[in-house]
Amino acid sequence: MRQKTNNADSSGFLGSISSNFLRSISSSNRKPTSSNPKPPKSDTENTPPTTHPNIPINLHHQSKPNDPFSHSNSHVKVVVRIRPENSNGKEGDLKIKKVSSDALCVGDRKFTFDEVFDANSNQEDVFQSVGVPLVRNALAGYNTTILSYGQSGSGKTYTMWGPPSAMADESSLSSQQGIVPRIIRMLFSELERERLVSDQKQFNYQCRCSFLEIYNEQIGNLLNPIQQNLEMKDDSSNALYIENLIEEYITNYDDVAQILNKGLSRRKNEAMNLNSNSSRSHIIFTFVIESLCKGTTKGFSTSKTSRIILIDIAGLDRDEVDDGGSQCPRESRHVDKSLSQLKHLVDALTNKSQSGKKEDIPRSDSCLTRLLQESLGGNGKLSVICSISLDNKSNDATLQTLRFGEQVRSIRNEPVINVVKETDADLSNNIRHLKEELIRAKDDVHSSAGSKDGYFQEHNMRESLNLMRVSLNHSLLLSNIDNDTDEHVNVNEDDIRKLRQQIDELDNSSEGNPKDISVDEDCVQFYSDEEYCDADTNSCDEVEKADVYCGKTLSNPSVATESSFRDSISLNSCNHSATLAGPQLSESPKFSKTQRRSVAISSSYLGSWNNVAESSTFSNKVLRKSFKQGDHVQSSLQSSKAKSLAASLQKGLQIIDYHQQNSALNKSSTSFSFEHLTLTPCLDIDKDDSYDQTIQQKPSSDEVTAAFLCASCWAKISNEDSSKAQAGNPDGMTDKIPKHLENVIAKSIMKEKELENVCKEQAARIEQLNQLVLVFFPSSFMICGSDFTFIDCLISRWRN
Ligand SMILES: Nc1ncnc2c1ncn2[C@@H]1O[C@H](COP(=O)(O)OP(=O)(O)OP(=O)(O)O)[C@@H](O)[C@H]1O
Repeated sequence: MRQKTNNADSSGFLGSISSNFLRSISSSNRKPTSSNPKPPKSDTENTPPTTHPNIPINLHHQSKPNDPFSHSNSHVKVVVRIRPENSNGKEGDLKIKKVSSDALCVGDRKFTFDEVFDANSNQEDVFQSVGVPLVRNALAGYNTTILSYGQSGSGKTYTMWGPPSAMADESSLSSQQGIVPRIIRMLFSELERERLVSDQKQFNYQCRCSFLEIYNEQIGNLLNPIQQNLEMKDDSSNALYIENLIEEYITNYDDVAQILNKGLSRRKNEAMNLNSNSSRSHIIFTFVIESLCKGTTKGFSTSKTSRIILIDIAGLDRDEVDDGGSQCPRESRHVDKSLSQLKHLVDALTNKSQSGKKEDIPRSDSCLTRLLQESLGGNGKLSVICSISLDNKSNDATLQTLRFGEQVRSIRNEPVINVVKETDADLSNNIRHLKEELIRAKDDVHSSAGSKDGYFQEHNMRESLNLMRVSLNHSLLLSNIDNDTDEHVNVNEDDIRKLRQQIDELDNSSEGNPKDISVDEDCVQFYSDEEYCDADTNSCDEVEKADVYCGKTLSNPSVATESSFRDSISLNSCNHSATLAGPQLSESPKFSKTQRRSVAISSSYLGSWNNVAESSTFSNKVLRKSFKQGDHVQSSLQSSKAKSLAASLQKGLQIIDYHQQNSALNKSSTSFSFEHLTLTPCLDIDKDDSYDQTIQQKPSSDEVTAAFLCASCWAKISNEDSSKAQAGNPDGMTDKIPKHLENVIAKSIMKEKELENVCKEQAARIEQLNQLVLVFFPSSFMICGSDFTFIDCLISRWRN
């Protein structure tokens, strides 16, 4: 889930933040609030932790060997906690018995989970089982979620937060304290430890949180009561966000304890049959950690972001809902509805899991379900704590809770939604290649801006972009060839969209301020030098940075206002050294609508690749843009080297496109064929028999004849024609032949002229580019030798 807002925050943050990505970075200990204008378009989260968490976890926190989360492909963990008996001592009819560490029996029926906590268990036990792996996964870059599920009065709230008095107990860990405060404590302690060990200049982090309530399907901010009826929306890439939700920056456990207390005290509670203080709303506490890691290359830093989502659902007395009729409170019906939809979601996911098919996930209008579907994404880890009570009245509810838990657990090893759809191998490879090239190119742009080795990097960048473009065009051609049949190539819509977006962004960067360029897997962002110099001239050099963000774009200029923190995180290019390793590129489970839309978009993208004319649409677009940008080139002469470089690059790409387009045309028409230039196999028209033969064959097409004639031949033929015509011709063809040839040759000459014009244009463009290259990178020519220019290199590469 993401949050976004359209309001700029008045606290000095020029931009705001999304819940996924920190857009303002500050060295101050406490930032009151911030809101976020727009979430990143992509719903892609961190890339997967492939080896180990970047932040080592204390040994005593290591997970148990049988912990499902220790298997990288396991996304779901389900534990059950049995609440101690009520003070009235009444037991339910059903005999519930824990039979092993991970199983319990209800009557004859055995339920197996990842762990079962009986009535003697304490808060620390649950924390060790659920909380510690969550912290580990969060620090490893996963988005983690805990869902506290169960009947009213079963102990959900107790397990999650503990009694308010325990929360306020800041001095030490109260035995009653719930798992949320324990998690927060551990998180801060691990982050702090890492920061101290690794030196503040190498690593820093920032945390923020939000606390919202869903009551009667309406979302309110528990930390700011003014914020009611917030809207949960899908952005253009179907990522969920809460519009206008304000987040709080936190730096230590005490901050969070205060926030939790404030939020919990505002939660809607009411006395119900099963619980004298029953929660009437779902509450969701979201904790976002962002780590920043200094790398080795000046100008770069990396950042990884993880979200921890802690959900405590509202109390529901199922008997009340079933029997209550008009007496049933409105909120109970809402709660029932949202839980039913949640169950449907799990049903659908379970069916998919069992059948192996990609079943459409039912569309839900329940906030809770929509939120959870995000948490079930491929880079998410979900823990469900099922609370059951031995209370007399809740036997059915107990069974229902256990069945739910079991069902959720059955999808534990399945990627919830197959993220990458079937992809044409070549196309997919090319796209991957393009991404790599794009990232490399952007890295090079950045490095070249302030590096003495700019010359090599510029060259690399040009090469990368060239390769990228060639590769893209190759993909287009491939798709074209493959689509001779009506077969649809299934590609990952996101890949294509992002790729195009990134190339567009790159294009844009040549026109102006080259910031906010995002790259899918390791997103590079460019800040203008001026931006940082304005804020702090002393550290300008150091903070002339490109933050490498995983999958998202930072865009808050307020970063520049906090120099000390900036110093600590600046200038690093450490694609692979993020503090929070990234989980896999993934997508949260999408509803059927999304799936359908995804197919539609795929086909629409590919549809445009189905013939040569359309396949060049993209190239044309870029070309047009390139020309447009070319107009800016003169005016950008005074601009930064990076800008000039980008403009120059565009020109190079433009030439390549131009060649490629001509090449495509060659295949279908002789009009603009370069082969004309090399066509010299004139017929031996000195010989009469050849001439006769030509006449006798009566070529049906002017073009055929014209194709074998050059201007000098035509002169000869003309002379002979005229002499033959004067001598008379017995077979009556005398008049016809010269006329025929005249037409053909006239056409041929026209074509030659057209061709000449094309060549001139091309020569002019090549010249233009060479001049540009000379202006910007005089040393570049050294690469190819004095007679072999950069564009020659590009063209020869393309031809090869
Ligand atoms: N494991 C436990 N040990 C001791 N007391 C518990 C335990 N679990 C729950 N309780 C007590 O049981 C009562 C109900 O618990 P709690 O409010 O957490 O239930 P709930 O599932 O959140 O209910 P609702 O959904 O109606 O809000 C509380 O007084 C709580 O302190």
